[in-house]
Amino acid sequence: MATKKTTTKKSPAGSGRTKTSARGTSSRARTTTRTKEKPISVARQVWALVIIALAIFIGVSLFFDVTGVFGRFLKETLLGLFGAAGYLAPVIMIYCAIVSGVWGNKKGSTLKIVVACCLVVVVSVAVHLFIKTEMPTENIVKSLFIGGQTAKTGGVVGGLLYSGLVKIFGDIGIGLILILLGVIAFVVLSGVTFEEILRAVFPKEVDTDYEDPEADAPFVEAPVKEPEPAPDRTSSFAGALFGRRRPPQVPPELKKEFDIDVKLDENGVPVSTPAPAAEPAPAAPVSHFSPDIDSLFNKNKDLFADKPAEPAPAALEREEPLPVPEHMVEVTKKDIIKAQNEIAQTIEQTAEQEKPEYKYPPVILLNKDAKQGRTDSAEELKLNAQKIVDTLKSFGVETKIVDVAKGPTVTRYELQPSAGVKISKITGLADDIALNLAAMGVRIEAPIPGKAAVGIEVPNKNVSTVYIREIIEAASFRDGKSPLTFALGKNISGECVVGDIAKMPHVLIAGATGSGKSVCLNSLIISILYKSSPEEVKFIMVDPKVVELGAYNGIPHLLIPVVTDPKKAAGALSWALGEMAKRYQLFAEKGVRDLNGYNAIAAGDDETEPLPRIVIIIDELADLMMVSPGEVEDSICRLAQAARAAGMHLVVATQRPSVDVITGIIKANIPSRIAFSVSSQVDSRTILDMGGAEKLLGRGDMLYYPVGAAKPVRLQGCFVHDKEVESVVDFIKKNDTVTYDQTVIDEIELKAAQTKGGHGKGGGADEGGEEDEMLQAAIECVVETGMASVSMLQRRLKLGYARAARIVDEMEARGIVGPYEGSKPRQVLITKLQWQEMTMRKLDEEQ
Ligand SMILES: Nc1ncnc2c1ncn2[C@@H]1O[C@H](COP(=O)(O)OP(=O)(O)OP(=O)(O)O)[C@@H](O)[C@H]1O
Repeated sequence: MATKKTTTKKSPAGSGRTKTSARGTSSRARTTTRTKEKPISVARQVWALVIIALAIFIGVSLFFDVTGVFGRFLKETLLGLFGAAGYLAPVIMIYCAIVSGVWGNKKGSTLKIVVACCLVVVVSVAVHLFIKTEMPTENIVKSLFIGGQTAKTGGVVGGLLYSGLVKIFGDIGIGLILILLGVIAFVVLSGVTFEEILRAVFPKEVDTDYEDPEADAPFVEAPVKEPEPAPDRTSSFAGALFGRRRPPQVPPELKKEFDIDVKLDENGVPVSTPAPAAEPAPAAPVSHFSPDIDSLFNKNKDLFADKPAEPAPAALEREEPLPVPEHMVEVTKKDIIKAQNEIAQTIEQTAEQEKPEYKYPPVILLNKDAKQGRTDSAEELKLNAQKIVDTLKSFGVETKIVDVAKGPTVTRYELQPSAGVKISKITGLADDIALNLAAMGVRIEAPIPGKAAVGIEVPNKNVSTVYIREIIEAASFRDGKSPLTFALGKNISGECVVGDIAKMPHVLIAGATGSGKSVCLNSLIISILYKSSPEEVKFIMVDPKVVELGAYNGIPHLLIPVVTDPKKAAGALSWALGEMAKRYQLFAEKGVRDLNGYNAIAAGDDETEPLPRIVIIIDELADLMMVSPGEVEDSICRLAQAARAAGMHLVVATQRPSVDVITGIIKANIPSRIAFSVSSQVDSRTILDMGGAEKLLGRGDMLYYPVGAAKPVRLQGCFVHDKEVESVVDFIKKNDTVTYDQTVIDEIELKAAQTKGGHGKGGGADEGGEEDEMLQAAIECVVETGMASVSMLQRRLKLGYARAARIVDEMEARGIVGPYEGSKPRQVLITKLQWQEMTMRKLDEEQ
């Protein structure tokens, strides 16, 4: 019978595990690779049964003379050919039938069948060797055939092979070969590995620590095990034999210190730790480069002075689809309205708090690039330039290097093709260039905007980190007029690049996991904390992943605490829509078109409060889209379409650049994009509408594509460490901490419900929400008793205070009860009879 579930077994070589190790990143821990098996065909199963029947028939024929002429014929042929080894034939046939008919689709089953058949031949030679039969000199085949039938020789096959081999290897040689083949056959047929054999033979030599305990328990989530100190594999006999090396382990203290998933390179060096400075390149006595390359490098010698070596970024892994987090349940309209009311109240409440003057954090809180001795890698760049020209030449493409721009992560070799060379010919040779340079991949920009040249971007061997402090201290940031200026990174020429959210006016940040999105978001937020006061810029941060943005809680720039609950997130977007409408109303009253106009009036008018810009940051759009795709998409689009003039901006990040997350509508409304490394060109197209991001190197290597730009620009994003974020936030909070009173959440809800005009009737159907299912019962209660009090409804209908109060508001909106009159109870405006009439009429209309 075909078994569909694969129990992961070690392959003969001991390496064929189908389950990814549970150690490593948590996402990897979740990763299980299931081997997909096709069911075994009926024909194959029938064949297996036929072979088993035949094997039984042969087996009986070999021992008893009860199977007639055909049985006798089979016996004599089999023994004649293989001698005593012929007795193995029925066993091997049954084995093959089982392997083919039951495990037929498993990896290695064909090999098992072939090895099993060869075993008969091996045994027939062995029989010949050990029985030491005289080799006939005449009629060899016939004599061997007859001898084989006595089962005292190896038959024709064994005899002929033996006689051939004995001349070459002698008896000892044949013996060794047979032992070797026997062990191989045992390993292949039994599935026992060399390692297990060795462990049985040398129990102490083979360290078991290297074994993955989860390897034989497929699809079970394994706890991440802290690695133990690695024993010296080279001293292990099995280790030496198999040449398998323990994957580099992260020392626990390193993990603890940085509280990040430190990745190690091949040599066990953490990729985020600067490696010792590279040896200075020896001066080349005689230049072997073409004259134009030489002169170019001499001209720009300073430019190519390299910074201390940092290891090249680790390759990114393919991301796994995100599981829906448990706490994420589908969000209803009611939830959103409730959250929106809460948010409105929290904002109002914090706005009433006294605000001390904002103290800008000093730059010393940020890390400075430790300027160590520079190493000159001009020689290496020259060599690469020469290799590129030579590679292209070997494909018949004549080019010449016109410039080289050395950025922090990549170096761009600018080529001028000779007349008549098609650009597409160069772009088609990207992989060949990468191969010749032994580079991880090259990206070709053809042509470079504004230049008559083709750019070939080659990853640097030594990547240098761009520290946010460098950008924040740069003139471009300091002189940036917009309060939403933020540090982006450095371009390929090493120039500091800043962005302006106000111009974007909304931005989508996408990339695979670990590509640098969170660092980019942190740089954006930190930049704004350095640039603008809370009166100028406010944030709403939505972080369904919970871990990324929580550090900012308590800063005065936050309108509400960082939102981690998706229900509240959808509510926050709804609130933003309400705020946008409110702002437009204010603009209309003052006769201005946008926030700038309004704030200009406010500057000269004591009665008018200036409005801050609001940046809404969503870190992981996918999590929101999972719980309430329609609402979220709708809110984002409505905001994106109209929020610019109202001074409200969206910054949306996602690690899932798939069309179900970044829908066409979202894309159309968020015009600026930042793409980090992704695993495929399809993902790159989803973000940028063009390929390129799949060639990025990760760790902050990005393509920045602001609205209006002709092409994306490659940048190395600036780096900000969690500890820097912590110290900046601590500094700000020391001077001005906002406290959000979470205990009054019920009150908040109540107040929200009682607020007239704005979100006041939030609980009602008129806001687009669904009618409270207790409303009808509540109205009946009110008209019955002639009393409209929240406490009565609470008591009678067993409702919470907030819900009862919302229902009373809804009744007021429907004209059933009068307005709130302070200490006096509300009036009931209809009689029981009128209510019954109304209900009947409604029923009639519905029918
Ligand atoms: N600009 C940068 N310069 C240097 N290293 C960086 C940069 N950006 C990110 N990194 C490195 O890459 C790691 C992962 O970055 P980050 O956490 O921002 O990835 P991410 O895209 O947000 O991942 P996820 O989606 O899983 O949260 C960081 O811990 C850091 O070591």
